[in-house]
Amino acid sequence: MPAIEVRNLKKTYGDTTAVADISFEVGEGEIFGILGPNGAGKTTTVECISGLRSPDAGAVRVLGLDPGLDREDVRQVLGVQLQESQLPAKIQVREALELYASFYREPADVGRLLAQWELTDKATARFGKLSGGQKQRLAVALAMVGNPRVVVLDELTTGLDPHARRTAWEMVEQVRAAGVTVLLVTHFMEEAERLCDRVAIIDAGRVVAVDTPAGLAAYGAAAGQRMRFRPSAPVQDALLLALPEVSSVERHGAYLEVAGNSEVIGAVTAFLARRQIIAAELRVEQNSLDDAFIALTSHPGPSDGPHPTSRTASEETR
Ligand SMILES: Nc1ncnc2c1ncn2[C@@H]1O[C@H](COP(=O)(O)OP(=O)(O)OP(=O)(O)O)[C@@H](O)[C@H]1O
Repeated sequence: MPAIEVRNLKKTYGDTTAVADISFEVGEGEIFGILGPNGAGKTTTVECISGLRSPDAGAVRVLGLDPGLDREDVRQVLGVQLQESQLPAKIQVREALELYASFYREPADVGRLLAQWELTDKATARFGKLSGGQKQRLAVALAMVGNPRVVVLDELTTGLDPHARRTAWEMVEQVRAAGVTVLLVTHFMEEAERLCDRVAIIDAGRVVAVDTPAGLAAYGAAAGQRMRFRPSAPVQDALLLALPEVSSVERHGAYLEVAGNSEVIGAVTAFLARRQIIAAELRVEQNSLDDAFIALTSHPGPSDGPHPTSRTASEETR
């Protein structure tokens, strides 16, 4: 049984379609990422999974339970990271944990949670006085207080400095090590690449790709590559642009930046070699999840036709 199952989910707010048609499955023990531009429908999707919103159409299951119908049972197995604004500034760290523990049949031990999330020293500190990193540690501790089997972490690291972000990543790994399935909503490619077993890229209320980070990066590589170099002799842009592999040429002082398809590097270096031009300080940009994200989510205006249908990115690169 999947930990989370989302089937043809749809949710509108008045005239706004937040979720047009979203389907994906998360296996038990996975760290599954949801990545997408602002307004893509990520939060609405996780709110439907958490039972905070009811879908207009489609089905959601958490460990086989319907968050709309089996509300209480879902609450017992699903931990949801609270948004910061949902805690009063004056509540103390231990108080917050004890309060939330009281909502569960088999809560975790508050003392152990404080120690695990390095909050023992802050047990009597007020929420409003915590640093961003401490607030996030408390948010995760609160999500874990009911000993959940699945946790939803929505933009856990937004607003954190790079050090606190790394600590947060370690927390996510600790959560998974405890056998808990993690659904992670993020804006950061690096985070998805580092943590997630699989990632769904969501755009305009639809899933545009589901794959491993490596599979998505391979899609990015196939979608295009970029090279930057300083030519040893003048090269005309028009000649480079005439190569079928080249899509754009930009000049940055003495440097040329050439982008194109997955064959562009070979095509441009062969072109230069034929003219005995050396590509000095050649740098080939490493393709990453970023490229896949841009390729999959940057789309022309609404008049230019429908969105690509859901696909497995690595299938497209085969
Ligand atoms: N309560 C609401 N009432 C009306 N419109 C809403 C509501 N919540 C979200 N929307 C709209 O639905 C769309 C999807 O929003 P959602 O918050 O799910 O996206 P998101 O991918 O989480 O975005 P972000 O990354 O900016 O948080 C947006 O156009 C948003 O403005």
